[in-house]
Parts: sequence; structure tokens; C-alpha cells
Amino acid sequence: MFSLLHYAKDYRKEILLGPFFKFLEAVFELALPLYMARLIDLGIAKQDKAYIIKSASLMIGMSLVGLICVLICQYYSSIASQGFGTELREKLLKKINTFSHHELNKFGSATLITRMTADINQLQLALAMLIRLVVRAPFLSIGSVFMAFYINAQLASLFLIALFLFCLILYFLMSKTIPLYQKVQGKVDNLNQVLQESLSGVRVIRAFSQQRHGEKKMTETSDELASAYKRVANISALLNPITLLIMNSAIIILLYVGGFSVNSGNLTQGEILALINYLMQMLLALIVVSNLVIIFTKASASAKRVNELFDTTSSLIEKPTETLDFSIPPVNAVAFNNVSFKYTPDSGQALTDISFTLPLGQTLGVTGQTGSGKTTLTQLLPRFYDATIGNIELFDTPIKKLPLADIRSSIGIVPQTSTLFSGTIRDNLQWGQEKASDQECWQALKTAQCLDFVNALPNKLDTMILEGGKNFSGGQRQRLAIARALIRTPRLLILDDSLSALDYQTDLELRLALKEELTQTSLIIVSQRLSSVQDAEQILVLEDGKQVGLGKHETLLKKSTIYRNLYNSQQEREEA
Ligand SMILES: Nc1ncnc2c1ncn2[C@@H]1O[C@H](COP(=O)(O)OP(=O)(O)OP(=O)(O)O)[C@@H](O)[C@H]1O
Repeated sequence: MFSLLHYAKDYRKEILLGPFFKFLEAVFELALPLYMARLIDLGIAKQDKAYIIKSASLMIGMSLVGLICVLICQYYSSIASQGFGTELREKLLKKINTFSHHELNKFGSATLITRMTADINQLQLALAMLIRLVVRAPFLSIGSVFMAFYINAQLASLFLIALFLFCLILYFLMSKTIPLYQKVQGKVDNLNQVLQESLSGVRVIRAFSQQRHGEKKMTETSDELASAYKRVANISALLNPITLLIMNSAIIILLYVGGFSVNSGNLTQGEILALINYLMQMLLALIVVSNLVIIFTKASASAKRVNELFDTTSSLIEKPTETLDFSIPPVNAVAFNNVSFKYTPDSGQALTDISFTLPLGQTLGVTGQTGSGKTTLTQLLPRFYDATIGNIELFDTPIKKLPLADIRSSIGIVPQTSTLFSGTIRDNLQWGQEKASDQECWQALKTAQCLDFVNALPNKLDTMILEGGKNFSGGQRQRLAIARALIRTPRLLILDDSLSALDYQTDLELRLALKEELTQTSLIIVSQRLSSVQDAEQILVLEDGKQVGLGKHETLLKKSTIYRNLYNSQQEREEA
């Protein structure tokens, strides 16, 4: 956990001064019962008004200074803990952004969200408590024992017995609760995952009338979390009553034994009150210590989960030795040389021995049945994954020799399910290119065949897109996503089944516009619909991850049985 503290290095001053002010306040708090004892014994008992006023004023003054110290400490702890959380979140997001899709798939988005939010909140809380209480609480509990010994060593031994009993109980409770807190954190992950799936898949759930099933799953998961919490809470809840029992029993014994000492003149009334005060101070400080232990236990579980992300090395190794240079036009936009790929060592072969070249400025169509490996192939180009065997070249350079930034800025990719972000249409287009002017936005919208529906919107480019683009149709969303990819005029544009929601006419017009407007751009169109790829200079046919055809439409019709069957089945469907 402490390894994460270096993210708070900019707040050294606050981390050192905060506990110092809290310590000052604790010194005053520790001195007050002693002053109170003197006030009773020397002021009230002897009816010395001047002494009473002097002592009372001193005590009020100490309390006020103590209050100011507390406020300063709270201020420092807020600044340091919030700053620490922000820094940690930024660094963690940066780290996650270096992950390849392998690592992203392995962790899953639910746990990444929990770690970025709940876990970091827990660490922020731990730092705030470290500043506020870590010096104060032990100082007060130990200081109370010393003060008690200073007043009366015989009665102070009672403090040691109470302290011993408390530590015994605390140890017993902690040994039970600490492992349970770690389990609770895992259950929070599960709940987040179910929540995320239920909310993002709400339409599918409704379409299948599966609300009951979704609700049942949700209830089961939150019941599991609730019962894990209950188990911890049931055990932790014992701490306060047991502490009060110890405290009250000790006070009774103190009053009983102390009464004899007062009668025999060995102890004053003020001293007995001071002892009771110190006893309460000690046990209350110990309750704070036990709460601190709980907070740090939770924080250490959170730190483990955050560190797991920091310690994960991305399978994507970036060691660029070359950069993309278009001063001498490359011959090919893409070349796959005997490329094979597996998602995990244990999974089946997603691509086997794929080889093709896409000359600069030309179009490659990729087709095949569902699950044949089309999307997988496109994901190797921006290096979302690396090929297991073989090599891939982009603009005549092996992609592993290029900086990721060069690769990704030269490729525009429109995935199968395009994500639009909440914000205006302009905001979404500017994701593609930050400084795109309105004119550039309209040009991209025109090429992507969005003019008709965007023009019909009263706020045009300022129209708000709801989360996930829910206020647009599937086809409109796909075209907006294409416009976003076009706005940066990519050198290679990959449309991964992104024309599937368009009618034949719009699909054709869009492809013609792409050819006309993007003369410098090479194109990969992935589609099961052969009409979308049949005009391409080459078509790659995949089946079960294998390359079963490569050539022009007419050639494939003659030579590839699979392609011919695909074509015939689609023709029949269209005629039916
Ligand atoms: N993240 C993943 N982890 C493991 N296996 C995967 C993953 N993504 C895809 N696969 C597997 O890889 C194979 C190829 O999938 P891919 O998505 O590339 O097919 P596709 O041709 O694009 O299919 P579709 O036309 O249905 O989109 C399938 O067997 C699929 O189950």
C-alpha cells in the first residue's frame, strides 16, 4: 500500500504538517483533564474565584487553539487526499491505456471501473485518516496511560488491564474481519459487472422479456454482497459495545477503589475525575485506532487491486525504430505475410496463415461467414493484438517497428458496433480530429452520407447525442461513426461491417463518395454482404480463420466454391 504513496509526493508539506497540528491538538486535549482536576481541587473546593476564572480562561483558550489546529489539519488532509486520488487516477488511466486488448479482456471493464473509483476512494480515505488520526489516536491512548500514572500509579494499573482486554478483543475481531473485507471487495466487482451488463443490455433484455431473469441475477448478486457485508458488520458491531462494557466496568472499579483513596486522603476528587476522563480518552482513542485498522485493511485490499494493474506489463511491446514517412510514396498500404493468430494460448486458431497485399490507394474487401475471423484480421492492423506468427507491414514498414501513435493516427477504423459519446455531433466528430473546423465537419458528414438527416435537425452540428447514440437509428449511428473516422483523412480506412445497417442505395452512394473524396486513402471493407465488397480491387475470403480465396469478384465467382455459394445464397435471398 505504501508503494502508492509516491503519487502523493507533491503533497509532502500537507502530509507532514497535518499530523503535526493534530498532535498539538492532542497535547491540549491530554492536558485539559489535569487542569480540570486543579480547577476542582484548588478553585472550586477553596472557592477561589480568581483561580477559577484564570483556569477556565486558560482551558477555553487551549480548546480554541486546539480547534484551529484541527481545522488546519482537516484542510491539509483534504488537499493531500484529493490531490493524491486525482494523480493516482490519472496515472492508472494512463497505464490502462497502454494495455493491449488481451489485458483489457482479461480484467474486464467492471473491475477496471471499480478499481478506478471505489478502490481509489478507499485509498484517498486512508491517506486522509493517516494525516488526521495516525499520530493523534495512539498518542492520546498512550498519553492517557502516562497521565494516569502521573496522577496515581496504583489506580493506573487498572488502565493497563483495560488496555490489555481491549487489545485482546481487537485482535480477535480483526483476525475474523480482515479476510472478509477482501471478499467483500470481490463481491462489489461482481455486482458492478451485473449492473453494467443489465444497464447496457437493457434493450436486449426487454426484447427477450428477460427482465425477471435480469432482476433475479441482480438480486442474487446484491444478496451475496449484502450477506458478505452483514457477516463483517455483525462481527465489527461487537467492538463498540464490548469497549463500552470495558470502559464502564473500569469506571465503576475506579470509583469504588478511588472512593477509599479519597476518604483516606490519598487522592483528591478532582484527580478521580481526571482519571475517569483519561480512561474514557484512552478507550475512545483505541476505538479510533481499531477503526483505523479497518480502514487500512480495506485500503490494503484496494492497494493490492490497484497495484495489480500497475504491475501488469502490456503484452504490446513498443520498440519503434522507424517512423511513417510518406515523402516517398509507399508501394503497399498493407501486407500480411503468413499471419496466424490465437486470442489466448489455449484458444483455437482465430487466423491461420493469412497472406495478401493491399496496394496503395486500392480497396480490399474481406468477407466470410460469421466467426470466420474478419474482425480479428482488422484488429491486428492498429495493433490491438499482435500476430502470433508471421508479420504485418503498414505502408511498407513492419508494424512492430513503428510507433503506436504513427500507426493509429494513420488508420481510421469504424468498428462493427460504433460507440458515439454523449455530447454534440461536433464534439463527436472532433474526437476524430481535435481542431476540425465546421467546414471540415460538414465535408466529412457529406462523404459519410449524413447530410440529409443532420441538416434536418434543428440544432445541426450542435445536436446533442445521448449516451451510446441512442437518439439515432443504427444506420445513422454507423454513418456518424464513419464521418468521425473520415475527418482526419486517414491513409488507411477500415470499415468493419459498418455498412451493414445501411440500405443498398446508401451503401453504394457512400462507397462511391469514399472513392471520389479520399483519393489518397486505401480502404478495407469488411462485410458479409457481397454487394458491399464486390467492386473492390481484391476480395479476401475467410473461412474458420483460413484464407480460402483472394481475387476479384469475377475470378472468385469462377474459382472459389465458397465465394460462389455465398454469392448464390445472397442472390436467392434478394430475389425471394
Ligand atoms: N476476444 C476474443 N477472445 C477469444 N476469442 C475470440 C475473441 N474475439 C473473437 N474470438 C473468436 O475468434 C474467431 C473469429 O472471430 P471474429 O470476430 O474475428 O469473426 P468475424 O468473422 O468478424 O465474425 P462476425 O461476422 O460475426 O463479426 C471466433 O471463433 C471468435 O469466437
